[in-house]
Amino acid sequence: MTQLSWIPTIPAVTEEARNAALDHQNQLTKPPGSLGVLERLSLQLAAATGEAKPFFEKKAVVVMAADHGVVAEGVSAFPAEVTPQMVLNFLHGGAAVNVLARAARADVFCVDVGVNAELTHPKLISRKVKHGTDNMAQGPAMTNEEAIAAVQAGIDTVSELAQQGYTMFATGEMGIGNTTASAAILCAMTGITPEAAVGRGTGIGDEQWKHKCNVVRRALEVNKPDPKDALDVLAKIGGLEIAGLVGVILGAASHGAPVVIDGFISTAAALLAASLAPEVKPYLIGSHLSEEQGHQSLLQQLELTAPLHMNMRLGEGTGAALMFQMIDAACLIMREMATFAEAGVSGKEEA
Ligand SMILES: Cc1cc2ncn([C@H]3O[C@H](COP(=O)(O)O)[C@@H](O)[C@H]3O)c2cc1C
Ligand SMILES: O=C(O)c1cccnc1
Repeated sequence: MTQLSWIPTIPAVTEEARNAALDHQNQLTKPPGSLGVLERLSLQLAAATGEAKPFFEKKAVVVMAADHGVVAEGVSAFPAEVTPQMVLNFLHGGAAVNVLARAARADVFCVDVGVNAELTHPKLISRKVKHGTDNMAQGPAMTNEEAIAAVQAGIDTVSELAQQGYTMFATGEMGIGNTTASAAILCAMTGITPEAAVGRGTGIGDEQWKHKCNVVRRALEVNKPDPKDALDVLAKIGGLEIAGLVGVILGAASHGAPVVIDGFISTAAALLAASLAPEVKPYLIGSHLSEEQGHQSLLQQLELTAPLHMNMRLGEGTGAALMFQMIDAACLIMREMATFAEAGVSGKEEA
């Protein structure tokens, strides 16, 4: 397949840096492999950055916000007004993701890529493509051009942040109705049933869950998205913030920056990004396993592991922000731990 012109070029990761990191890791005062996920992370971060012992001083959680026409079908436990209300909460620093980002010494940036309200705030990044998607249960959520414009909003946001010195990114989102769109993407890309893909989102009961499954089924029947064409899937049954996240992921990888993937919605975006540009895969870092049904299937599809099992199901980038602390830990181990030679500790006996 020829590279589509709106998809940025993504550099290959460097095996030399991974090998240098492994050499150093093998000299540290611990049995090989004993730091588990932290060791695996260090090697991945070295390969992505080209540095054996990177450290990420400036980390950004990019929260993409947009509304969903499919909310008219009654698929969420909360009303659509919550989307703009939560955007203001992010900008004032009061949402869960703001707190968890502060704990990780990271900054939160909120992008309006399609909120169905007029929002102005000095800290808001306004890149609105349209006032929410159309109802995917009746027709396409958006046109290919709108989807590409929303992807571009994500790419441009990350480029600006990279210019400001950010070298590590996390995906976050806000959009009432977006677990419905994400479940539809999972069904379209893998062929699993709505009953296996649809979760409880903001906390719907059994009857509303059955209805949500039927809405996803209808969206798939009406739109017939082509699983071999991720842009077709994104435009017909996706969301503007999901498209924005596809852009964040492509943009981060194009700058050689690792990107930490949050929960169900973010992983749906990652699946589409990896389908559009498989070269992004080595830059993706899984974070937590969401309670949302379907998240495990998405992770499996991407061969991503989610080390944090926190029973969370919020989105916003909360799981990814927590993962930043594990990444800092992995980096500091490589920089600060003594080697066997430095500490005068005997190495492993030869067999
Ligand atoms: C107050 C509040 C804060 C949130 N922060 C993230 N979400 C999460 O819930 C929404 C998806 O669930 P559904 O598909 O059921 O609407 C998304 O906005 C997601 O980020 C929130 C939801 C609410 C109500
Ligand atoms: O895993 C997520 O991202 C998620 C789950 C439920 C509701 N909102 C987000």
